[in-house]
Order: sequence, then structure tokens, then C-alpha cells
Amino acid sequence: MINANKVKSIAVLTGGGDAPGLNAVIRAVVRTGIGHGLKVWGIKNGFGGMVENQVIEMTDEYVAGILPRGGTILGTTNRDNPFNYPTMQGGKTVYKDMSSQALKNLRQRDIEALVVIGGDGSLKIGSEFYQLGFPVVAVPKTIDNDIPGTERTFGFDTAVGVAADALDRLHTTAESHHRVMVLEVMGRYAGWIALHAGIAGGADCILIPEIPFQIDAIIAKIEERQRRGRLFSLIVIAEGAYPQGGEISVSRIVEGSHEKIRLGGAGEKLARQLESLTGVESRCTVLGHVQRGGTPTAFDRVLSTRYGVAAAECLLEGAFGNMVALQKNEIIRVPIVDIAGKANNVTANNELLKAGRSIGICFGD
Ligand SMILES: Nc1ncnc2c1ncn2[C@@H]1O[C@H](COP(=O)(O)OP(=O)(O)O)[C@@H](O)[C@H]1O
Ligand SMILES: O=P(O)(O)OC[C@H]1O[C@](O)(COP(=O)(O)O)[C@@H](O)[C@@H]1O
Ligand SMILES: [Mg+2]
Repeated sequence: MINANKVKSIAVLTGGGDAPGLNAVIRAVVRTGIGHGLKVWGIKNGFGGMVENQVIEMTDEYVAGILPRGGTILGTTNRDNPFNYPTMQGGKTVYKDMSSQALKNLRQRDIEALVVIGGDGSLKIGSEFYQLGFPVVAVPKTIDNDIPGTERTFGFDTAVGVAADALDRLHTTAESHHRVMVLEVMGRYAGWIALHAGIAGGADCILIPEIPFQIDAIIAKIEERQRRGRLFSLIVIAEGAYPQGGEISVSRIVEGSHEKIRLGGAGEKLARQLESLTGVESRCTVLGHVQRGGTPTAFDRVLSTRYGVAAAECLLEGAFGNMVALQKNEIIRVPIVDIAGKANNVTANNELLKAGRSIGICFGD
């Protein structure tokens, strides 16, 4: 039943790393909300904007033309957490619980419920606000596809498309120069992008964080190809992949971020090692934020729109505390508390992983 609990005013925010499709979700929430007579507000710059009172009213005009645009018109951050928020005291940064201030900023505008569009970190914060009694509904965002309870997060399809396109391009130059080409893709602790892009782009080896690799297995694959006259090889490596008995590659530390480490360097390390051990010239390409930017695929636009509509409907029906999710191509609702703090990783019996093994792809084990 629509608007059973008479919510009249809602807000939407985007949190964590951006992902293609964020604007499509915002547009769907705003249009559905306004269509049902709600006042819809936008919180700028993620949870930081909730503490800093950066709130604007959203209109149909405000969201016009944003469907195919990458990024988020609201801005985002992967640092701020209202429950542990940086404040300046006597020239020093002191972390304080600013959650009451954040809620006060919403209540002073009569905002009664919040749509959080974010990844694992934002969902954790959203679930904490919900547990404090504030109505929250979540939409699963991340190019990494590592949120449990849903078969897809929006943004993933676009990132996979970009990575597969990069592999196609690397294929021709690898073949011409008889080289090993390593493509490093994102995916902190989950290898979904590497797995899907590697299958789509015809990689010879796919290295993911869930399967620590052995360099000898990769060399064996390269040499087996050489014996068949295939003098080049394509390797996709997730940024979080690491050798058996070795460590993940950290590129930088981001102070103020809950998860301070940023990954990077695994691909370059591997390319150098392979070149020195096999004598085959090797190069590494790091895709980085190219995977996160730009226009979403049609699939992501459709999924984002479905998620945005479903999230607004949850608020209208008073079905708070849920994340909208995709299961068997249907949009369902999953309690946020059931998924907050949990991960969704590639498992040994994953169908696509097994398909990859069947067609001879080496997973480094
Ligand atoms: N396990 C956690 N517990 C509490 N807060 C977290 C946790 N992980 C991240 N955060 C906070 O959530 C925010 C968003 O997290 P982040 O991982 O960057 O993005 P995402 O929402 O995409 O997962 C960050 O500002 C961070 O402070
Ligand atoms: O943009 P930053 O701070 O360099 O963070 C990079 C990380 O963000 C991501 O792109 C997306 O992660 P989230 O969806 O959890 O924000 C990861 O794949 C990557 O490891
Ligand atoms: Mg995260």
C-alpha cells in the first residue's frame, strides 16, 4: 500500500566511490517521490554533507538530462563517517560522533526518511542510523559487485565493459609484439571485475584476490601457449590479487578513510617478474578510475532506474531498513542488518569461474 505511513519528505545521498548509474538512481528516486507528492531533498557530498548541512531541494528540472551522465550530481566521498567524524580542536583533528547533528540537520527540514546509495561502508553507516530509529532504505552501488544479498550492484556492468574493451585493444598489440600484456583492474578484495572482464576479453590468465597465485602456474600457461605457436599472452589481475605466501600491493594510505589502504602495483610487479623469469617482453596497463568514470551502459541505466524506483516505493510503503536487490532478475528487499559488514566474494564453485577453467583459463593455482 502506497504511503501508508504518510512520509511526506525524503532525502537521498550518494556515498563511497562513484559508480556509473548513480545519477540514474537519483533521477528515479526524485521522479518517483515527486510523482507521489513527496518533497525530495538531496544531500551533497555523502555523509559529510549530512553533518555539514549541505542539503538542497530536488526538482524534476534538477534531474533533467542526467540519466546517461557518469559520476553523481550530488557529489560523494569515501572518507566521512558521521559516527567518527573529523573536527578541529586546538589545531588538532579530533574524531567525534556527529550523528545527532546529522539527524538534526534532516529533522529541521522535516525530512523523515533517507535513501542511501552506497557500498559496504555507506550501508554500514546507513544501518547505524536505522538502528538509531531513523528510516533508511539502501541501494547497492559499487563497480566491485561485492555486496551480499544482490546478484548485481549497478556500475559493475559498465566497469566490466571498459575492462573488456581494454583487453580487446591489448590483444592486438600483444599479438603484434609477441608480448605478455598484464591488465590491472579494480576490485579491492573481490575479483568479480577481473573474472567477468577476463572471460569477456579472452584472457589466458585471470588472477583474483580469492585465489592467491603461483607464478609457476602462470609461466606454465605462457609456455604452453608458446609451444602451440601462440607467442603472446593476456593476463587480467585484480588490484587485490597476491602471490601465495606473499602480500597485497598497497599504493597509498588515505588518512581519514575507514579503510585507509588503496591498492595498486600488483600488475607491474607481476609483469616485471614474468619478463625476468620467461624472457618474454612484458608490459602492464593499469585501468584505474577509467573503470568508474563516464556514461553507464544500458544495463546499468535500467538497473539503476529499477533500484531508484524500488527504493522510493519502500519509503512510500514504510518498508524501512531494507536494501533493494536483484535476485533472479527481480527486484527484492533485503534487511540491511543482514548484509551490513558482510562481503560477497568469488567462491571456488562459482559457475563462471568453473566455466573459465573448462575453456583452459589459468587462475594461477
Ligand atoms: N566497516 C565500516 N564500518 C563503519 N564505517 C565504515 C566501514 N567501512 C567504511 N566506512 C565508512 O563508510 C564510508 C564509505 O565507505 P567506502 O568503503 O569508502 O565506500 P562504499 O560505501 O562504496 O563502501 C567511508 O566514509 C567510511 O568512513
Ligand atoms: O577512489 P579511491 O579512493 O582511489 O578508491 C579506489 C577503490 O574504490 C573502488 O573503485 C570502489 O570501491 P567502493 O565501491 O567500495 O567505493 C575500488 O575498486 C578501489 O579499490
Ligand atoms: Mg567500500
